Amino acid sequence: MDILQTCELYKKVSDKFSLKNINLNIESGDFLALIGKNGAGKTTLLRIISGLLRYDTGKVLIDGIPVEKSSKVNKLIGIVQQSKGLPDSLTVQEYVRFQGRLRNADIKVLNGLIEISGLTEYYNQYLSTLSGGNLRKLHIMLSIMHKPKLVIMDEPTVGLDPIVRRDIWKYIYSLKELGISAIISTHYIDEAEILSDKIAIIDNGSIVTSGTKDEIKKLYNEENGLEVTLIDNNEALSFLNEIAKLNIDFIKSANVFNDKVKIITNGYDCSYLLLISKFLAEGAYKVKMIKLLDLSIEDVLVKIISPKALLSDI
Ligand SMILES: Nc1ncnc2c1ncn2[C@@H]1O[C@H](COP(=O)(O)OP(=O)(O)OP(=O)(O)O)[C@@H](O)[C@H]1O
Repeated sequence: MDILQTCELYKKVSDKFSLKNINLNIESGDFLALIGKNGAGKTTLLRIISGLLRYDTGKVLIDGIPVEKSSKVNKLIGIVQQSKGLPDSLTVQEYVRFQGRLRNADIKVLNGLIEISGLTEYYNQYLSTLSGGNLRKLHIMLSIMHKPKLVIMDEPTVGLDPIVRRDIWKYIYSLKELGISAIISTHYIDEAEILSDKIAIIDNGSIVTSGTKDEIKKLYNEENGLEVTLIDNNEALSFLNEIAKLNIDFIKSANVFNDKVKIITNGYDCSYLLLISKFLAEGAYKVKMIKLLDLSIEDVLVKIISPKALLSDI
């Protein structure tokens, strides 16, 4: 069963920007990361899924229920708010209890959630004294007090240092054990790769591609192969000449640039790496590095955002 489904969703935001034909789904228990450049439409889409913004046409279903049915849907979703407008004069404990009462949360559940979040030691501290990372944790915790099935997070770690980001990732990932699904927008590709089961790339209001990391990489990876870096540029050239002579059937092409020999293969198989390594060893080549030519999700994102757009951003 999908916890989220959007079908042929359209939303005109301004004369210049619309969300167009958004078809997304999240299977129950999965995390989906939404990535795309500034202004691609991530926040607009998340606001629609949260029921905070109306759409023009299409469908948005949360656990099979149209998002407009707010009394039902509000119980199913948790929205991670940004840390604005907190009552500084309350302690974490006072605020959590107050929010808990508003949301009818069981006190035992609350205490359990506080423990998971790692905020126990700050329980008696004033909100004004919490660090950015702990405030983020507090907001995530508040979003799951009513035991939602889907949590919606817009850039949950923006502006945090790398150590704190990792700590928040651990916390977000632990929500999976509670059976919670999530949609997370982020500019950090590492965050998307680490946290999510699937990734959707949005560009100019449309979902350009979605799937698991491997599915996306496969779609956009036009070049399989290996890159061999040799210590000596001359050796790189002679290595290139030698492998050309061998006429190996899996090698589509090979070229040299300074100390690097790039070998493009027909698909990829581990045996290719073994064979090339053996050949390098037999020829006593001095190898600095052998690298598989593998696209990263960041490479895919850059490919999708047209080179024109990149140039105009500079
Ligand atoms: N209220 C509004 N009125 C007019 N245009 C808007 C409004 N809200 C958003 N937009 C425009 O819609 C487009 C998408 O904005 P959105 O905030 O959804 O993008 P985003 O992917 O979340 O960007 P970022 O990564 O910078 O947060 C942008 O061009 C933005 O300027």
